[in-house]
Amino acid sequence: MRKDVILSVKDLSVSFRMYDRGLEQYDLQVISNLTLDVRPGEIVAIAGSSGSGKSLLAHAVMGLLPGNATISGEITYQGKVINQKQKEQLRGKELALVPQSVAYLDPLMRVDVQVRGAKPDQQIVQAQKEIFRRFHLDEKTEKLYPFQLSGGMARRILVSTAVLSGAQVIIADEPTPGLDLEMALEALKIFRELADEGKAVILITHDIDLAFHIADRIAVFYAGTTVEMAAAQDFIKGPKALRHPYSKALWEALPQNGFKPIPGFQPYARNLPKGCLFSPRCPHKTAECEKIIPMTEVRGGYVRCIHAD
Ligand SMILES: Nc1ncnc2c1ncn2[C@@H]1O[C@H](COP(=O)(O)OP(=O)(O)OP(=O)(O)O)[C@@H](O)[C@H]1O
Ligand code: NI
Repeated sequence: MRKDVILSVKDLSVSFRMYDRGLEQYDLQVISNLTLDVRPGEIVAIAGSSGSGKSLLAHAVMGLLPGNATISGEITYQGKVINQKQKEQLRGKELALVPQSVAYLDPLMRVDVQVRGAKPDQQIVQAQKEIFRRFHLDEKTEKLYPFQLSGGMARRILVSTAVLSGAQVIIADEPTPGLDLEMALEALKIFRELADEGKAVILITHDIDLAFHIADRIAVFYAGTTVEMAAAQDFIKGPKALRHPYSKALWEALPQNGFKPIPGFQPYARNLPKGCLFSPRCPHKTAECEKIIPMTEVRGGYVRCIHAD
C-alpha cells in the first residue's frame, strides 16, 4: 500500500444469510475479494453494471450493511483497520455518503437542519447558502420537509449534506440521476473541487463517460469484484490502453464507440463460475482461468486477468 492512501479496501467479501424454502439457509456471496483504494486529492470512479456490488461496497465502508450480512477482509482508514464501531464513529464526520436513494433523507427533519446540523456555526451556514445557490436551490427550500421536495431537489440536498459534513472521504453513490445536465455537471464540479482541496472522493456512477473526464482513476467492478483499476486516461484512450476484457467491452458498449453489446450476462451471486468471474463471457478463456485469479500490476494499472499484457 502506498503511504498516502487514506482509505483502502482489501480482499473484501460480503455474504448474506438467506432463507430458502422452509428452514433451509444458505449464504449468498455478493462481493468477493474486492480491492480499492483512494488518496487525498483524487476522484476514483467506480464503473460496473447493476448488481456488481457498487452500493454494497459503499455500505460496507460506512458500516451500513444489514444484520444478515457477514463481512471479511480489511477496510483501512488512515492506515488503521476499522471495525463496525469505528465506522459508526467516523460516519458523517470523516467518512460521508451520498446515498443512492433519496429515501435516506430523514422525513421528519427540515432541510436546513438536515444539511447543516441543529446548531451550525456561521461558517457552515454561509457554506450551505453558497452551495444551495450553486445548485439553484431557493432560500425557501431550507424550511421544507423532504416530502415537499422534487426528486432532483432531494438529490442536490443529499450532495450538499455530504459536502458540508467536512468529511475527508466522500463516497457518492450515483449522485446525478434525476438531475438535468447543468446540475449534474455542477455536482461533478463540486466533487472535483473537493478533491482538489485534498479530500478523497469515490464516485459511483453509471455515467462512465462523464466519469472518465472528471476522475483520476477508474475501478471496474464485475459480479462483486474489482477486475481493473487504472488511470482515467486509459479509458479515454480506449481498448489498447485497457487491460481487462470486460473493461474493453464496456468501452466498446459506449454509444460513441459503436454501442457494441457484450454477449451473455453477469452471473448471479448464487451461481458464480469457478475462478475468473468473467470467464464464461470471455473470448480468451483457457483452463487456467478456473483458478483463483489475483489482481496483478500491468502497465501501471491493476487487473484481475492472467491473459492481460
Ligand atoms: N440485503 C441484501 N440481501 C441479499 N442480496 C443483496 C442485498 N443487498 C444487495 N444484494 C445483492 O448484492 C448484489 C450487489 O448489489 P449492489 O446494490 O451493491 O449493486 P450495485 O452495483 O450498486 O447496482 P446498481 O447499479 O443497480 O445500484 C446484487 O445482486 C443484489 O441483489
Ligand atoms: Ni447501487
